[in-house]
Amino acid sequence: MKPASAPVRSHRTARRRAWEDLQNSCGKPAPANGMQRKADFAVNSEAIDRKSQRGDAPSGGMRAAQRVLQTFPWWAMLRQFFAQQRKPLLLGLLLAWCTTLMGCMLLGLSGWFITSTAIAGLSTATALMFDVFTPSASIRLLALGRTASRYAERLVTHDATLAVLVALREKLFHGWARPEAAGSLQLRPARLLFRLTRDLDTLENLYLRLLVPAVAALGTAVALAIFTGFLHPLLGIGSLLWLAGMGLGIAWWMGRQSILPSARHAQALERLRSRTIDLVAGQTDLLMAQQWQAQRQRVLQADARVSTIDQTLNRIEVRGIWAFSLAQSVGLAAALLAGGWLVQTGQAGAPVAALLVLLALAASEPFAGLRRGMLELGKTWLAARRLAEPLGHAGGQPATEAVALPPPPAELAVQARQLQYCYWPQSTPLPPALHPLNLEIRRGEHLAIVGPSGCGKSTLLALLAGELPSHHGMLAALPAAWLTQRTELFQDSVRGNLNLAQLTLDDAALWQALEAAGLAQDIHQSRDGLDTWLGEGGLGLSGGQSRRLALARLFLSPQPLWLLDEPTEGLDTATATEVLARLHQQATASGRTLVIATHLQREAALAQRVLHLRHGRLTESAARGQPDFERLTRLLRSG
Ligand SMILES: Nc1ncnc2c1ncn2[C@@H]1O[C@H](COP(=O)(O)OP(=O)(O)OP(=O)(O)O)[C@@H](O)[C@H]1O
Repeated sequence: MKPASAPVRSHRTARRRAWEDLQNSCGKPAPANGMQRKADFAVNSEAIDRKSQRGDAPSGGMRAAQRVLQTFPWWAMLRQFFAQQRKPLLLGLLLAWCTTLMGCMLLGLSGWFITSTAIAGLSTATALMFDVFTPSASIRLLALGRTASRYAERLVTHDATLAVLVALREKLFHGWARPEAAGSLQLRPARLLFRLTRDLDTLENLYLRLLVPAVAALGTAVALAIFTGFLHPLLGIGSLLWLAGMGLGIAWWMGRQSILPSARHAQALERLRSRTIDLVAGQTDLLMAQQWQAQRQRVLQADARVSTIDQTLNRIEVRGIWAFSLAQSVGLAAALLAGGWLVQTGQAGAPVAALLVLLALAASEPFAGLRRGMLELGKTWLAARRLAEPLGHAGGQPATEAVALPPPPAELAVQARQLQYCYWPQSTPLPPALHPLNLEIRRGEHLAIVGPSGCGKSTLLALLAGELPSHHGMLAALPAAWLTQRTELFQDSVRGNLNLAQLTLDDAALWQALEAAGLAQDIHQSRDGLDTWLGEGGLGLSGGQSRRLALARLFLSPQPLWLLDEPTEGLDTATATEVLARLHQQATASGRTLVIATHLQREAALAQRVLHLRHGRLTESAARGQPDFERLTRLLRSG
């Protein structure tokens, strides 16, 4: 026979498993393979060694604290909050406590006042003697004070929280602007957007919906306990235990019940959002592949999942409200009994008993403020966990500073020694995208890099541009402008897109660049000329026109090294020939160094030297005039 505790245990096991699944799926690195574990271990032990050399090796206590910080990421996030806005956040806590305390005092004093006046009115002598002015003035003062304090609290807490979120958003963005981070996030743009917006906004729960109500409620409970302690020590201890136990207990129960569904709700919402983005962005392809309905179904499924979790959370909320009302009624009944006992034993009068009852009612109310924070605990946990690490690593430095390459010797534009690059150095046994290579490019030289698709041409350009950090070997290069394979144009005017190269350019310079890129005529013919507005990704221009606009931007760039990745791909032969002639003329006239990655003969024809890559290795190099130059360029596509 199964033991009676089996269902409970299996329920707990299921909950623990679900929790572990969630932890694994929310951005925690996948379980490391042997190589990665070794690499991680090496990195960690190196860090610890460095620390111990400095005499600050983490103690057992510190390690335990680090473990706690990883399990409860909100501590790390709260540290970030207080590092940004310590004083306003502390002031906000104080004001929140003052507001709830004044609310309690207002209710308690009103109860005392009404009861006292009623009793004083029983005889003319007491009625005449009774001082109505002091308590009524105090009540008015408390009412005004509470309103002012509430107003100030809202102002201070929200202002400070928004300021923290702005600072964190900027910090996070700078962290992502690092070349590697940006590259890996490009793989999941929906996630990037979601984290920049929703995850960061969710962090406000930490302070506004958890810390502020908890501090205000606990502070008020302590104040009430001190006050009732003067009436009778047992009353003080009892009220503190009851309020803290009841208020925090119900909040803890709600948090425990809702943390999983709430975190899943955030994940389901993220899924719904990315599926909807796919549906909208890829509608043409989906329709052509007759997958529109299937994708629609996937969106509906994600939506249904969100609704189901919403219902679960609603149920938890209703149960929480019910438990809280019940506990409040029990507390009220206990306060009534305690008041009656105080009156009966002559330790207090009826007005004090009324004050006690109303104080008990008012003091339990602030704990209700924790309800929303607890319902969204999982969401907050998820956001804190996902953002704690990138925010911890983000140095807040502009990306450009991180990628600046050292300058090469005077006569060179590029100097590389044993330069090597691997996209996933730790995680997989993939061969490097570039094996160690030595390279020197003279200033003003025009160089073509050729080789089969996937041989590492773009990777080399990315390294020269400083877009990828060179982990191994030495690389020095002049500042570079890079025309990538994918034309990046922005939702802006033609002028705005060109000004990206240099802000101070006048219209004449812009037209000259457009002319050089073979686009001036098309822009002249459009209604708004340079002010013609482009949609996302240059919408409104053809593929070839977009490419030429990007080329015009490159022509305006003041950088001495121009890197071009298949610059005339997608252009018709006549336009491409014209554009290349202009490119050659511009680069020669201004003494620019050109590095062109290409599959096309017409592009390689500009070069004075050609480099051949194969499987990430530099296999051949030939200067114009040498037979190998002709042989290597003949291998390329002719049109
Ligand atoms: N972001 C990335 N993450 C992982 N691997 C990548 C990434 N980009 C490129 N690679 C890999 O690196 C190798 C070199 O790619 P690269 O884009 O440099 O080739 P390429 O010569 O420019 O190709 P093509 O001529 O088709 O543009 C390829 O094996 C490719 O799969």
